[in-house]
This record gives sequence, C-alpha cells and structure tokens, in this order.
Amino acid sequence: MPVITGEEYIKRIDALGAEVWMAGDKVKGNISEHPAFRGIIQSQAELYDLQHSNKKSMTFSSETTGNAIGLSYLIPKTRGDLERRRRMIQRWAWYSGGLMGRSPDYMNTVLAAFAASVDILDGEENCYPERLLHFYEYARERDLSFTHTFVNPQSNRSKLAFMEEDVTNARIIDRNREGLIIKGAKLLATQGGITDEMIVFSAPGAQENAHAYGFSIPSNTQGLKFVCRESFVCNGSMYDYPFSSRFEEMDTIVIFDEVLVPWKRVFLHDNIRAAAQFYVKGKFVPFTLHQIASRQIIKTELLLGIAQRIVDTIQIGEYQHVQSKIVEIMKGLEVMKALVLKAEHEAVVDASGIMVPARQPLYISVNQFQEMYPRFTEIIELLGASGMMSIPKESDFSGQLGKQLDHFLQGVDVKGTDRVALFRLAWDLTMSSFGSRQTLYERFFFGDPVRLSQTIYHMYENKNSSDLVDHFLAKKADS
Ligand SMILES: Cc1cc2nc3c(=O)[nH]c(=O)nc-3n(C[C@H](O)[C@H](O)[C@H](O)COP(=O)(O)OP(=O)(O)OC[C@H]3O[C@@H](n4cnc5c(N)ncnc54)[C@H](O)[C@@H]3O)c2cc1C
Repeated sequence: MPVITGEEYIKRIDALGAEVWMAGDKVKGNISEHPAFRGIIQSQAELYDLQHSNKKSMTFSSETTGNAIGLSYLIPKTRGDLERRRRMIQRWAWYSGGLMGRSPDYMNTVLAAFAASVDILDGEENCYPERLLHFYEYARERDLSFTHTFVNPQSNRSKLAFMEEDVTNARIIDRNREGLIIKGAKLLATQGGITDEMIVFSAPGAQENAHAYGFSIPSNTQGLKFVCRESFVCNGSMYDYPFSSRFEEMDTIVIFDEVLVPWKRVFLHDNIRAAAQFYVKGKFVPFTLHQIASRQIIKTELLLGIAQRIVDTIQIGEYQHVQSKIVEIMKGLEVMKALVLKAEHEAVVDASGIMVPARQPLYISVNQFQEMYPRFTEIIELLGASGMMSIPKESDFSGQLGKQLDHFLQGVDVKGTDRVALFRLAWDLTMSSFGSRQTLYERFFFGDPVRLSQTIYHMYENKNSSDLVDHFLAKKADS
C-alpha cells in the first residue's frame, strides 16, 4: 500500500476508537468530530494529502514492494538522502509553521532510526532485531502514524529515588506465552489516541529489568488509556484562533492497565544494558535531532516573519533596540541553518552503510533552541506591547462597532481588521494557552535542557582547543 490520503488517515483513526479520556469522560463516537481533536486531525490529514499529491519530492520507492513510501521513513545511505529528508520535513513543517512537533515525520524518523540501529541488539539477551526490522517494514508500507511515550512519571526525581520502590512507572509485571504484561504509567504522549500506534521505550537510566523494554502497540490495545489535559482549542473562527484552531496537538498521560504486548511487537525486554546502548549508541539521537532541527528552522522563520511584520505595521524599525531584537532572531535562524548543514556535511557512512549526520552540531542546535525559543517569543511580546492585547474578535469587527474598530486599530497602510489579524497570530503563537504550551514544548523538546547540555559537555570534541593550549605551554617551556 502506497502513502495514504488524509481521508484514509481519518477513517483509520476513527475506526480504531482508542480509549481517550477527557475531563472525566471517555471520548465517544468519531474522534475526528470531537471539538478538541477536529482541528489537529484535519491538519494531519492535510499533511498526508500534501505528501500523496507530491510523490515525486516527498516519497521514495520501497525496495521490497515498489510502493511509494513517505521520505520520512527513508534510511539515508547518501548525503543526498539526508538533504531529501530535510526538504521533505521542511515542506511539512512549512504547512504548520513548524507548530506540529509531532507531525508524522517525527515518529517515522524515530522508527527508521530504530530500524537502522538493529545491529546493536544483535546477539543481546531478550532482544529481537528481526522483529523490529519487520515492524519497520510493516509500518512504512502502511504509512502508519505514531505517538510515543518514553518518560517516567514525575513522582520522585531525586538522586536517591532508586532506593524507593517505583510504584508509578510502567513496568513489566509478567511474561507469558502471549507476550509481556505492562502495568503503570508514562508521560506524556502528544497526539495520544489519534495515531495508529504508540511506540514505548524505557527512558535511559532504567534501574530495574522490569523497566527496560521497547515495543509498539496499536492505540486501541485493550487496557491502554490516554488521559488528556484540558484542550487549548477555543471555540471561534480561524481569524480568532489562527493556530490553536488547527494545530493543538493535545498531550496525554498514558495508563497501562495490565496491557498485553504480543511478542511479535516486543523489540527488547528485561535488558537494561541493551536499552541504554540502543539509545546512546544507536541512530535515534542523530536521526531524530536532524528532523527536529529541520522543523525548528521553519518555526524560527515564522517567528521572524511575525516579528518583522509587527515592526513594519506599527513602523518601529527605525529604533536601534528594535533592529537588534530582530537581528537576534536572524542570528539564531542562520546559526541553526548552518548547524544542520554542518551535520549533513560531516555525516559519515557507518559500518552498516547508513549515512549518519554528525551529532555534535545537531545537539548544539536543539539545546540552543531550548533557550532561544522563549527569548524569541519574548521579543514578539516586547515589540507588540499593547497590540498583543488590542485584539478584538472577528465578531467585534462584524458587529456594530466594527467600522470604528477598523479605524482606531489601523496600522501603517493596513486597516484595523488586517492589523488585528497579524496581532492575533502573534498572540496565539506566544501568549494564548496554546502559545505558552508551545514554549514549554520547545523548552523540553528532546529532554531536559540542563541534562542535554551536560551531554554536550561530556561528548564535545575539543582536542583542537586542548592542543592549542599545549602549544602555548610548550612555547613557554622552550623559552
Ligand atoms: C508539551 C510537552 C509534550 C511532551 N510530549 C512528549 C511525548 O510525546 N512523548 C514523550 O515521551 N515525552 C513527552 N514530553 C516529555 C518530555 O520529554 C519531558 O518533559 C522532558 O524529557 C523532561 O522530563 P520531565 O518533564 O520529566 O522533567 P524532570 O526530569 O522531572 O525535570 C524537572 C526539573 O528538575 C530538574 N532535574 C530533574 N532531574 C534532574 C537531574 N538528574 N539532574 C539535573 N536536573 C534535574 C530538571 O532540570 C527540571 O528543571 C513532553 C513534554 C512536554 C512539556
């Protein structure tokens, strides 16, 4: 089966009928018609349509079936493959302004990275590389969509937490003829309940065998529950809520109520070392970071575009501090673009013939973005000032005071309705519930920024700087 259409995606998700809970009630009927999910499911469907109608640039031909497969499933073998992947990822990101952190390419990339790392599981106890490879092919040929959940509940993060019994984290409570039985919780699963499948992996650092696993299960597996946070979709038009009406992805807590994971879907279990090695030494990090950084470039372009448009609309571009704020975003954008190109340029073919982008520039780009993104949204607030709150709704403009509002809220060369449309974009991106969630999302994308920077500290290759110091120390010794 080649890449799917949006309609096929919606039909599949509705038919699944995953157990999704919201405000104490189970979501009933077609989830694609529920007000909290309608917008995001439609947006996701439009991504699939975009891919379906641009097969030449967005798909590749399956080596096993000849089917047209989404490029985000491609395991790159050449530098050209990496570039094709990036262009495809950015095309989808362009559609949402990079606001969909879980557009299907994210998890497709994760699965491709897992399949490209099976050598690490070879010969390891309780590891099944052939099942993982088979599942990758199964998923890509059906263009399956995924969510994932890796993180343990935030019950106790102290260094001595391992001394207490962990009674919350999803763990293996039984291994029987049919498969593993999983009980407990994980957080979060963005888009939980609106994807075909969910990939579950233990977070690095598992202390017990029962917490070391990797598997994928359909979203409607018996005993699997997705508990939603409050929805950030507001009732209103696209004018009023230009982003939240379309791209509110929803985050869910995942409860495993003694869920049976059939053996054919278990990729590893009860092996702490393999679970850690798979994460650290496999291609999960470089492939996934390449996808993330490519999307974040587009998101930064959106932020820059909105900030610049505010400047032009209220004519504040002559002030030096305004220019330097815009330049701050420009610098961030150019650095990220350069880092992604550097990662591609320094990519190397590994022993299994796979082209792996360089980790170091990608780690730095994504860790940098965790700091830059909140600053960029702050810049938009600082430039927009009261404009961020002078944002009547569409209904105000069509009401009795509409003409007056159009007049009083005008900008340079734009009438009130158009100026407010721009400021509503800015507000929904940075200050609405949806906007502030976006900021939290980017702060913690790919993990805690503090520990990510620790990783960079430990992995950074600084031989040149060290040699340079030696060079001068040696000079001193000579003299
Ligand atoms: C909007 C959103 C969507 C998400 N979606 C997903 C998803 O789809 N799938 C998924 O798997 N995950 C998802 N996550 C989870 C995300 O991966 C985590 O938020 C991230 O890894 C950080 O973990 P944590 O939230 O448990 O923070 P914690 O680890 O609990 O950290 C909380 C604070 O304590 C500090 N801290 C804790 N432990 C240490 C330590 N050992 N050393 C130093 N400081 C420490 C941290 O620096 C931080 O300040 C999502 C998160 C958000 C906010």
